[in-house]
Amino acid sequence: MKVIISGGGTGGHIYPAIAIANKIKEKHPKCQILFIGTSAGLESDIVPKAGYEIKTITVSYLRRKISLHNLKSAGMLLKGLWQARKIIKDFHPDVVIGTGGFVCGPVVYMASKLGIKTLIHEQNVFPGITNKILGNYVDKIAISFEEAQKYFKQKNKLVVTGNPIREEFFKVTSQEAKSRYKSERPLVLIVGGSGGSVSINKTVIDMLVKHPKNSFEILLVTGKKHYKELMEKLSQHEEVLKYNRIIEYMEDMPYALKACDLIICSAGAITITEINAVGKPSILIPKAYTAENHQEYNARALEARGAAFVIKEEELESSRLLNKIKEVLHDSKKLQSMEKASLDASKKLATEDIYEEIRKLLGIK
Ligand SMILES: CC(=O)N[C@H]1[C@@H](OP(=O)(O)OP(=O)(O)OC[C@H]2O[C@@H](n3ccc(=O)[nH]c3=O)[C@H](O)[C@@H]2O)O[C@H](CO)[C@@H](O)[C@@H]1O
Repeated sequence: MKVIISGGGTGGHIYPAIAIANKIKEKHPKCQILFIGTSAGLESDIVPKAGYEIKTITVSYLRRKISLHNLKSAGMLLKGLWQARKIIKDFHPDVVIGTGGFVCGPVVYMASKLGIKTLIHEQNVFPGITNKILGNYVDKIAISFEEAQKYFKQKNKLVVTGNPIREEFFKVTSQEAKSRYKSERPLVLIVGGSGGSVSINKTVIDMLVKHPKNSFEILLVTGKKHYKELMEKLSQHEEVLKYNRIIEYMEDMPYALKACDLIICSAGAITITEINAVGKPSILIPKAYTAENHQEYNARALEARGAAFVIKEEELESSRLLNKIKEVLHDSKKLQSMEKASLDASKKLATEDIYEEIRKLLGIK
């Protein structure tokens, strides 16, 4: 069996792709899996670390207005289509899977034109533009939220599976996690999605400069592109790093998430799914500029279940954040009920269900 998986740009598209790949490998150990991404996206770093081969193509996005950029983009898109066609023809996959991001556009489209079975997975309530277009060409559309159904015209292709996440989130025990992330005080993990968040970083640094030592420890993940600048700013504030930890990227999120007492993060669909898998309470700060404001919808869904508090980016301010952290951590009853609500929201079988759809598409018994 041969499978091509394409999805990229951000971790929110790449980690589901890896979860699907791992599930296929578990079921078919001899299966050959090839990823297609771009050299600029996070996938060219993350995918090889997960043990898979990746080939890259050129892609770009089109803007609404006619411009020089658009002419260049159209040229790049044609080039990407041609590159995708060559990779697909050389590899001869039985199925091609897309998990979102611009890169999967030319790959999945070309696969469908070549008569290969295709499936796409959408992580959010509001589908991304690439998946919306690809919906016209693919055999199956796996979605994560019931609410996403209304955005796809092709009702007969839809199946609600939930978001696939790495198995470790279900396997790591608290003991294993806490021995890796030791802390004498309650641990508060703060992450602004796979690329980091300028507003979360700014607010947390402001909070820590004013209050370096708290009754809890902060583990801030800044995102790779923001780390150096923030550390330069902190060079005058040694106390901040004496009592807290700041890193650029979290390589072992299943352990860090399981070890923490509270997570503060933006409201990407995959992070939310992972939080639920480990049953943690959260303070969610949806990124305001995302397409159709989809992160706020993700966040509000968790808030409605009693698993999270939501602070909008425009309301974010360091003293408010500090008070909210204290309020949550100091109320053990609230903490417990949030943990339970978070765990109750978890859909454990998403990856298995997506595999089932692939199996049915290929007619495997
Ligand atoms: C800005 C933007 O448009 N973001 C979108 C992007 O999310 P983005 O990639 O930012 O965020 P998600 O929360 O969905 O996923 C992040 C993934 O990266 C991992 N991670 C993150 C940081 C880190 O240091 N280490 C690490 O491993 C997380 O564990 C998770 O698996 O795709 C998601 C899924 O389509 C959308 O819901 C988000 O709105």
